[in-house]
Formats: sequence, C-alpha cells, structure tokens
Amino acid sequence: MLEGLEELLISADLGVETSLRVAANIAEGRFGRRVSADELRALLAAEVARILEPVARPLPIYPKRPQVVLVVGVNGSGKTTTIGKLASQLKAAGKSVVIAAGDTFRAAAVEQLAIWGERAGVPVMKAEQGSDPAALAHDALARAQAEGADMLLIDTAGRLQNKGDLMEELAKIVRVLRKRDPDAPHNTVLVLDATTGQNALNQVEVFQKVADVTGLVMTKLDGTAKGGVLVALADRFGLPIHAVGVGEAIDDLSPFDPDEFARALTGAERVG
Ligand SMILES: Nc1nc2c(ncn2[C@@H]2O[C@H](COP(=O)(O)OP(=O)(O)OP(=O)(O)O)[C@@H](O)[C@H]2O)c(=O)[nH]1
Repeated sequence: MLEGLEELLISADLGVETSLRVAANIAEGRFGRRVSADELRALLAAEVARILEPVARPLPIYPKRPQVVLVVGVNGSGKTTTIGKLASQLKAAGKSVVIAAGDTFRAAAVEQLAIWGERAGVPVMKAEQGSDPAALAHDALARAQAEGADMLLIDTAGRLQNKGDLMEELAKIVRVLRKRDPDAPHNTVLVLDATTGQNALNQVEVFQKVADVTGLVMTKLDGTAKGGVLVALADRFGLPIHAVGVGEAIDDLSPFDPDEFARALTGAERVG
C-alpha cells in the first residue's frame, strides 16, 4: 500500500522527497489495518491540505500607500496575465492601481500589458523598448506617489539564461525604488507555471537568490497539470501561496483553497 501511495504522489508531481514524507505520515500507525481506496484518498487529501493550510495566504494589503508589488518569474510563466487579473481584482475592491510595464526588453510584453490595463481600467506606464526598467520603475513610483495610488504593480523581465544580468536588473530596480520609498518593494511575488512540474522548485531557488521573494502565484492550474509541486514547495520553502491562475480570462485568478486543491489532486470526495 505504501509503495502504491508513493507512486501515486510522485506521478502527481509532489516530488520524491515530499511524496515519501507524506506517504510515511499517512502510513504511520496504520500498518496491519486494511484501508479502502476511498479511505486512503481521504487520508491523503487531509494530509495534503494540512501541509498547504499554513501557506494559503492572499496577497497582504497594507495601509501604506502606494504598496509596491514587484512581479518576477521566467518568461511565459504568466506574469503579465497575472498582473492584469490582479489589477482588475484590486480595482474591483476599490483600490487605485498603477501598472509599470517593466519588461522593457520585449515589445510584445509591453503591448500585452497595455491591453490588460485597458481591460482592467488601470493606467499602464511604459517606456521605450530596451530602455532601463529601473528608470521606468522609478517614474512609475513617482507617479503612484503623486496620484496617491494604493498599489503599484511592476512587471519584470524573466530572462533566466543570463542569471547575472537578471540579478543586476532586479537589484537595480529595488535600489531605485528604495530611493523614493525605503520600504519598497513591499511584496515580491514569484509567478510559477504549473506545467513546469518539479522545475518550479529550481525556479524558486534561483529567484530567491536574485530577489527577496515574499510569495507565490501558480498559473495554468486549469490545464492537465495538477500542480502537485505546490505541496513540495510548501514543504520545502513555506512561502505564502497568494492565488492560482485557472484560465486566460480576467476573472481567472482564484484564492488558493487547500481543501479544494487537495481533493482535486487526490480525487477524494471530501476532506477530513
Ligand atoms: N490556461 C491558462 N493560461 C494562462 C494562465 N496564466 C497565463 N496563461 C497563458 O500563458 C501564456 C503566457 O502568459 P504571460 O502572462 O504572457 O506570461 P509572462 O510571464 O508575462 O511572459 P512574458 O511576457 O514572455 O515575460 C499566455 O498565453 C497566457 O494566456 C492560466 O492561469 N491558465
């Protein structure tokens, strides 16, 4: 039974280390007793939910204005889309929001963000292609301060091919922001793509080195990827999971619900 359970967990992308631990926790004290498949799924779901509960935390909103949220992640992980969805949610909650299109390297990324800004009804600050993203971040914060905006969301480039450049670029953005506000950025959110599986663990490690990551968003959970790596991430890093992306539309960003997630992952009917 234990072996079967371990295999199931590994195939659900929990990773070997976490799978073994979860399976061991469940098996503890249960040897010699027959457990039905449904019972096993329920036990598993409860154990997964128990690991995830402490990290299911929405993006904290501070009274401080403007709250600066730096959004980092590799290209294609869903940063731009997540910023658009987040801006829309914040706007709906009565917050005034400014977006900075900080991936100045890719013209398409800036255009895409402008479209999201329009949809969300939020201004998007842009700069010329190839210009210094730190200068843009500075101007965007100056504007957000002048307008008394509640939130500033900053998109960044995600070129991991050259870690040194990325590190320098993000460090410069932070340095420049701190000239205007010593506490900025208040949050650094790493966006991860569920379809990258166990690779998400490496991405967290790399981005923790280049930026002070304070929380995660996992995208593309509407596809075939079940996102079991979130359990491994929680187990290993304990970073808050602020939200999950469940589609390409503006409303497709949901709070992270550990019980629901655990049920979907394990196929259990009910948790507990
Ligand atoms: N199905 C699904 N697709 C998503 C989700 N989030 C983002 N996407 C899609 O993933 C692709 C990449 O998303 P982007 O937001 O452009 O990713 P990015 O990290 O900003 O990438 P760059 O602009 O290349 O830096 C797009 O086609 C999005 O529509 C999600 O939650 N579900």
